[in-house]
Amino acid sequence: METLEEIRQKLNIIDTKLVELLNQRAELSLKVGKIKANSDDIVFKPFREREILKNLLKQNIGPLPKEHLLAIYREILSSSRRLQRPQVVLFLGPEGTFSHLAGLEYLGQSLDYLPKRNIEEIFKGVVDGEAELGIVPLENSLQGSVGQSLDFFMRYDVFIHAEFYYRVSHSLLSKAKKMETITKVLSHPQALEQCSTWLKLNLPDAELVPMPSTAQAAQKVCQNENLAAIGNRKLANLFDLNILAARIEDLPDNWTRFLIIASSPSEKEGKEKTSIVFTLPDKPGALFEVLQIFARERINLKKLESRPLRGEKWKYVFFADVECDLTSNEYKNLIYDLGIMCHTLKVLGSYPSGEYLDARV
Ligand SMILES: O=C(O)C(=O)C[C@]1(C(=O)O)C=C[C@@H](O)C=C1
Repeated sequence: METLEEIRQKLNIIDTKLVELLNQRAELSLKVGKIKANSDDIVFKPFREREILKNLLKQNIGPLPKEHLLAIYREILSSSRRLQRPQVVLFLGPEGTFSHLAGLEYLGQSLDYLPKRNIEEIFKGVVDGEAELGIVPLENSLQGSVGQSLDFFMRYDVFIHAEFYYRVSHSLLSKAKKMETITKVLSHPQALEQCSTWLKLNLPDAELVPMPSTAQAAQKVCQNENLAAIGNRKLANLFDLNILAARIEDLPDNWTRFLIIASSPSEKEGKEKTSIVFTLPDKPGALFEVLQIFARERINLKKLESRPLRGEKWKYVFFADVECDLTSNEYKNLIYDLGIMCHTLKVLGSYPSGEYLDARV
C-alpha cells in the first residue's frame, strides 16, 4: 500500500501540472480577450460556456462528482472572463441576497459585484455603462413574476444574454449552537411564510420578526445568541453563523428564474429561447392574431404575461418567451408580420435555455 507521503508526492506532481495547464488556458483566454476588445464584443458568452461544461461532463468518468466539476469550472470561466476585462455586475443588494448568492454561483467569484438598492438601478446602471452585466430576478416558481423587472424591460434599452434558475431553500442560521436558546426568528416575510409549518413544529414559541431581506436578517442576528435568521445556507459563511437546521421550507420545489442583462445584443448563434415585449392595437382578435403566428410556425410559447402599460390606464404590455431564436434569419418574415400586428414590438434577446443551480448540493 502507498504511504501517505507517497500519495502526497503524487498530488504535488498533479497540482504542478494543473497550474501549468491553467496558465496555458489563461494565455489563450487573454488572446480571445484581445480579439474581442478589437471588435468591441462582450466578454460573457453563455452559449460557449454551456458547450464547454456539457463537453466536460461527457468526458468525466469520475470519481469526481458532476457538481464538483461544474463548480470548479464555473470559477475557471469566471477567472477567464475577468482576465479578458474587469467585469462589474449589478445585483439587488445588500450583499447576501438571493440575487447576490445566485450571481456568485452562476458567474463565479472573480467578478466585481456591486449592490443596488432597487431593480430599476440595475437596469439604469447597465444602460449608463456603470457595469457590463446586471442580474435581475424575473419570476419565482411559487410566487409568480417580479412585476417590476418585466416593466423595466419596456423602459430601458437592455438585452437578455442568459437565464438560469436558482433553488430557493432556507436554513435556520444563528450565532447560537442549539435551537433551545432561540426566542426570535428574523427574515423576509416571504421566507417566514415559506417555512411556517416547520416553525410551528420546531419553534412554536418564537416571535417572528419581518425584515427587508434575508441578508439583513442574517446580519442582524450576529448581535445576539437568542436570535436566528431564515435564509440561504450560504449566508452562514458570509456572516459566520451556524446552520441550526437546513431545508426547512414547506415546499421544496421552489426556484427563481434570473436573467443576465447587458446594454448590447447577445452573440449570433445557437440560441434556444427569445423574449419579446409588445403592445397591441385596441381591437378584437389582436392578441389572437399574434398567437396564431406562433402556432402557424409551430413555435412553443413558454410564457405570456400582461402588465399595465405605464402612464396609460387600462392598456397593457405583453411579455412573452418563445422557444426558438427569433433573431435568426429564418424568422425575418415572422418578425416583420409581428411588427405590423403590434403597436410596439421589442425583441429583448435570444439566449440558451437556463441551467438549474441547486445551492443545496
Ligand atoms: O470563447 C470565448 O469567447 C472566450 O472568451 C473564452 C471563454 C473561456 O474561458 O473558455 C471565456 C469567456 C466566455 O464567456 C466563454 C469562454
